[in-house]
Amino acid sequence: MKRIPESELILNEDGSIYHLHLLPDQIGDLIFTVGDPDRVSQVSKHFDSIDFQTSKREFVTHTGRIGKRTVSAMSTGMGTDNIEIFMTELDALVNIDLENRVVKENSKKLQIVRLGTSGALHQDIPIRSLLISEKAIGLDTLMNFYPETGADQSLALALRNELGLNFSPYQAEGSLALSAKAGSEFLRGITLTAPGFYSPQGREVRLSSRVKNFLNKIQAFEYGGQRITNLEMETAGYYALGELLGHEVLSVNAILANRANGTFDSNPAETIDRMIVESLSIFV
Ligand SMILES: O=P(O)(O)O[C@H]1O[C@H](CO)[C@@H](O)[C@H]1O
Ligand SMILES: O=c1cc[nH]c(=O)[nH]1
Repeated sequence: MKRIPESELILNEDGSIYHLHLLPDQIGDLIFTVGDPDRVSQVSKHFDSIDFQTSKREFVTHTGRIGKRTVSAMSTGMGTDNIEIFMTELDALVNIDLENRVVKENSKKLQIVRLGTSGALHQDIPIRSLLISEKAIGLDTLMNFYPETGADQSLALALRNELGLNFSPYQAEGSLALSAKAGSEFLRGITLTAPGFYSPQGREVRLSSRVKNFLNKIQAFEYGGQRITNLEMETAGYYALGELLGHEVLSVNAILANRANGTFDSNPAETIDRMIVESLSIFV
């Protein structure tokens, strides 16, 4: 077994993993993730008990119980660069023998459900709706550094051609097993994961977009009867790394913005809370 050196997998003095600041027995095998550290307590307030809490940087963890199940609520901050750290360290907690610094023989599968916010691209996806990402396309370059996944890339390739991009977006899929648990209270869609909130999502505040008519183009994009439904900043990274590491991942989006009619939810806290309550009842 190859020993992973101290410089490659970093542990803190107390043996916890570097950024997440966690030991293996401090997480459940069902993890609800949020971008905003303040949203962790909005999830964990619904637990029957909170038995452990820690935080480091933007990574806040609350672990407790709902019925007999040990569950965690964790924040990741924004963007797929954070998701790379989060997924790698979370996976190391269950699949690496941290004492001996070797990969364990039998790998463990985690269930990870993102409870995030998002903007819809079309008029028929109203603000305050809840949307499950069946697939995601990443506009970031993260997955150029990892092995290829097995996911079909035809949609990502068609989008690259449509936008005239000089880099390759990547396509990845959510967990069918988790998705099958949810009913018609959730819309389903294809999510575009952007490496930013403003220009990479077609917003022009003071600077204009290098890709002419970017927003119009992604709204009009269609391939094989499929369209992009919504924009956010993490899902494609979660799905691609989830597949490579062998975890089940699903991204649930509270639609706060509607880019087709220029509206934003006047009560985002209520929409986010409804997403949390519905998701806990379905996935636990
Ligand atoms: O609300 P969260 O979960 O952070 O998700 C969305 O909101 C952030 C941008 O405001 C990005 O992280 C995006 O993915
Ligand atoms: O439009 C939006 C709303 C929330 N989060 C995003 O990334 N985009």
